[in-house]
Amino acid sequence: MATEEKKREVRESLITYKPIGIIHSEHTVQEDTPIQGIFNPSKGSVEVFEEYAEGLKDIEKFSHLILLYHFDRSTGSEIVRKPFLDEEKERGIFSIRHFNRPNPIGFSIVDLYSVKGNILEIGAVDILDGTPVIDIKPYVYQFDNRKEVKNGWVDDTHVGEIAGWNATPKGLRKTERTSL
Ligand SMILES: C[S@@+](CC[C@H](N)C(=O)[O-])C[C@H]1O[C@@H](n2cnc3c(N)ncnc32)[C@H](O)[C@@H]1O
Repeated sequence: MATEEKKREVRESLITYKPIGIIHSEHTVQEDTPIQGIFNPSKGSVEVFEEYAEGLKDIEKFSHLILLYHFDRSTGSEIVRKPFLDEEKERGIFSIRHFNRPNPIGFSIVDLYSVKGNILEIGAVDILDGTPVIDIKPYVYQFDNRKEVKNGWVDDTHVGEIAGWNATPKGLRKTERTSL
């Protein structure tokens, strides 16, 4: 068990990361960007900085990646707020995926189409152009897939019905594109 001293040390610490790459995407306006990549499939790429490119060895064999990135255009944080998909009730920030959070870390599972040198061509992008990438991990079915999932408040929304719609921070609208 961590001691009180260790707890204090952790609570007072500051953590700094250096981006390992940058996102290129068609999304330049925060409120027009899909709130999850699954809602309005769009393509983009990750440019991994040369000094980390060797770390991409063997990545081309994976179909999906987990991207961790910095919400660099987040504007402060609230500990309780209404999620985009349910305007009725406030939820704790750790029960929702809003970009304004205590540590503005984004997480997206994206499709991996190809690897050309230090460029990863990806799909299902809900990330703004120019976003700093903190880490890339392979999505592994054996590790990451769960059975009998409970989806909290999300199960009370129409999420299941709105694939083929574009859900953005502005609201929902039918998209012309239902696939890439
Ligand atoms: C609701 S978040 C969900 C992102 C991610 N899939 C997650 O679950 O953490 C998606 C929204 O984040 C916003 N966003 C994307 N990149 C951002 C960035 N670099 N800074 C601030 N907001 C960003 C866009 O408005 C997009 O609609």
